[in-house]
Order: sequence, then C-alpha cells, then structure tokens
Amino acid sequence: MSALLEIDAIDTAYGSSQVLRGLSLRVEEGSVHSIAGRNGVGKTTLLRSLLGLTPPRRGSVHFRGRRIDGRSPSEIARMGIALVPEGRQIFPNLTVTENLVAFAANRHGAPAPWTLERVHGLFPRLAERGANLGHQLSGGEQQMLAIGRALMTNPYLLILDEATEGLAPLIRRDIWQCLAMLHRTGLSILVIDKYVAQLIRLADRHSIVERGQVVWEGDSQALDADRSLWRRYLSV
Ligand SMILES: Nc1ncnc2c1ncn2[C@@H]1O[C@H](COP(=O)(O)OP(=O)(O)OP(=O)(O)O)[C@@H](O)[C@H]1O
Repeated sequence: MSALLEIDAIDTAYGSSQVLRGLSLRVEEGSVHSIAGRNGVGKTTLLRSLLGLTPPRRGSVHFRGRRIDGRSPSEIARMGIALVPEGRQIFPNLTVTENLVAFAANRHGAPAPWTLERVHGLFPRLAERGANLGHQLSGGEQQMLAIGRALMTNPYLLILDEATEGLAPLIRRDIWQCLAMLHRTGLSILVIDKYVAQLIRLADRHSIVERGQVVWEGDSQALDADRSLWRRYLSV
C-alpha cells in the first residue's frame, strides 16, 4: 500500500490558542482510517488543517505525493478530497437532485464515476425524494444526501466528520453499511466518529488523538483487544 495522505508533525492554532501539537498521520490508499478521541482534543481542527480551512503553522501535509498545506480550500477540494461535514450542511432551498448535481464532477477521469443513477442505487430514498427541498428531509435522509453529494465529486478521499451523530439506531446502521460498501469499492475513507465498536468493524487502521497529538495508532484487532485504551482516551 502507498500513502494517499501524509500529515507530518503539524501544529495548528486559533490565534494564540494552539490545538494541534506535532500531529502526524498517514492514510494508506484504499483503506478506511478512523480518528477517535474525546470531545475537544482537536479532531475537527485536524480536518480543518488538511482541508486548508485553518492551515497548519508548522509541519506538512502531502496528498497523492503533492504538498497541499498552504493551498486554498477550493484547490484542495479539486485535488480530490471531499468532506461530509458535521451537521451535514446541505442546501436547504435546493431540491435533493439539485443538491446532488450542484458539485458533480469527474475531474480525475474516474473509470466508473459516481453519477446520479449510481447514488440513487446506493440510496434509493434519494431517488424517491428527488424533488423535495433539502429542509424537508429527515436527519437520516440529509446524511445520505451529504454522502451522495460528496461522492458526486468523485473524490480520491472521502472524509466524514461525525456522520452518525444524532441519528436513530436503524439509520446509523444504514450509514455504517453504506460506508462498508464504499470501502469494498476501494474508496479511501477517513472517518471521525464516537462509536468505537462500529469503527473497529469498518476501519483498517485507527489513530487516537489526545491533546492535539496522535497518542496511539494501530489496527482493529489491536484496538479491540486493549480496552484500557477505550477507557483512557475514548470515554466509553
Ligand atoms: N474557531 C475556533 N476558535 C478558537 N478555538 C477553537 C475553534 N474551534 C475549535 N476550537 C478549540 O479547539 C479545541 C479543539 O476543538 P476541535 O473541534 O478540533 O475538537 P474535536 O476533537 O473535534 O471535538 P468535538 O468532538 O467536540 O468536535 C477545543 O478546545 C475548541 O474549543
């Protein structure tokens, strides 16, 4: 496997308040990589750093072998990173179909690109609700739409920030199943979530963040076996 994303010793701060402290992380191509950790340890700041929203002050970020820290968020997105943000942030006054096609692109010539039809195959509910406005959807439907919209950009890396937050258990199960299916297609995924047992089932590698640093990294078997890690770093 080769590295799709390489974050090397980044420091990121909001004004004088430093959040990330020499954080390093490597996501292999074709893998699902989870980032876990308690509230406020810097997980969202890590995403903001690699997406160019809050650029790191030190260290480097490479994506597909090219340095991306210092580039603008739109340039980084065009290089093939798609975010499913916390809170979904779909367009409330566009229809479901308009939300899906608004940013559709196949900039990198994916041989089997995501299209409206393929997204409808993944989430049949989005086909049924195609003419409804974003604000008329349930939380679960909004989450499906946010994932579908990200896929329509045909990214190399899909990032999900708390995608199952606030969803009913059955809808959460659907989202986990959808991510497992995307993993089987070979898509690389970086996922932040609180449900450690589900992350263990889904992801290949895990990084635990504490006070702005990665304090543990390993595979699912190792994370499953060491419950002291869960108690110490994950409040579960
Ligand atoms: N825009 C901002 N300005 C100043 N401080 C911020 C800003 N955003 C986050 N912080 C602070 O940075 C720290 C890390 O926050 P961050 O959102 O990255 O953590 P997190 O691990 O994603 O937590 P959560 O799970 O609650 O989203 C927190 O102390 C938070 O208060």
